[in-house]
Amino acid sequence: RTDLFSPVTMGMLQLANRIVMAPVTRSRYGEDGVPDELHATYYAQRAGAGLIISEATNISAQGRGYAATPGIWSEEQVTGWKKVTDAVHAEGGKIVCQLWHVGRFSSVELQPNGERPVAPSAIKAEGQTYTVNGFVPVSTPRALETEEIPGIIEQYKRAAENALRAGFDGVEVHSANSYLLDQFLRDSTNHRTDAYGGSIENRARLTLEVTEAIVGIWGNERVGIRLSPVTPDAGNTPPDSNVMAMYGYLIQQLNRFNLAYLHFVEGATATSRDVPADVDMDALSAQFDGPFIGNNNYDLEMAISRRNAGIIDAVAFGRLFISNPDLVKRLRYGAELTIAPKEAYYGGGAKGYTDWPEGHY
Ligand SMILES: C=C(C(=O)O)c1ccccc1
Repeated sequence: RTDLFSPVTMGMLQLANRIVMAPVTRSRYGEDGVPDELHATYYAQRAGAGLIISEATNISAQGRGYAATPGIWSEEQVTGWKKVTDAVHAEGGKIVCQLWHVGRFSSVELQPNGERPVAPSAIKAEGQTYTVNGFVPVSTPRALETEEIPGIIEQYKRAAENALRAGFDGVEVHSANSYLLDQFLRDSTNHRTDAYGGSIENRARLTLEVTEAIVGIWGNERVGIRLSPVTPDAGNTPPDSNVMAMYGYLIQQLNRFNLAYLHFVEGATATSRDVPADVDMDALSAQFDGPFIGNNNYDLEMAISRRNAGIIDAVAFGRLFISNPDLVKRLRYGAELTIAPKEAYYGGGAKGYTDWPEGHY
């Protein structure tokens, strides 16, 4: 027995079911980051999800860390996203925009005027990112000056306003996966000595100020937030030295906003659900007073049991939505699921993106 296929309301978001399309980067945009008819088709095909969370979308040119990812800072991008939201709404779907600043995980080759990426502290991530010319090492970032923080918050506000104009049903604050906001949360990447570093309260400050600013634009009931307490990606970033205290405090403070939902990557993104011995993922999410979306390597059976145990209110699938546009129906009627090969994840055009057939029931 399950209510995963029944309607649910999360804040002002009225969802036809509790199956969420997780934010999945597909890297199929031009360097202008503008969505077009291809992306509108891709998202409309997946409108059977109770809620679609868009792939991570750059709030500014400074917030971009990969080639071929979308943005929502320019007028052209807003116009492009309007095509997407109109197409999803025409199919009766709901879609929110995941607002993303990569922080240190970028390259001078991707940054405006070849500048260094910005971060809480000048600590380089590991690994590479990709430009139109292929993979490049990420660059050593520069630490944001305290007086630059209001400008960062402005970037999120402008992006949130643009998402409103683009017809989204809401927005998700991307404070996960070791990108900018998560870099401020973790003491492995935040060595600041001002009001945005040091104590747990100080390291939570930027995520809370950004969330408050976005709630000021959207209202609390159309804003969600994504956290990933232990994932090492991006850039093999070490976890915080006290995950339960850091994310526990943040969640307690987020309760003040009565957000539409909290969304977790439970474990290491797209690889493992394992957590360090001193971390209890469900004890963390249980501290949130509002609706909770669980994510990471779920199958239907696990989603049903964790839903029935009251641990999750909804489940987000990422990779399964790549190759099963009608995933909700396939899960509901027990149809065979198609597994996408990794080669289909990133880059290219319609092939491996909008050419996946519907299932057989
Ligand atoms: C936005 C991403 C995330 O949140 O992990 C991402 C970026 C590049 C590849 C995969 C995922």
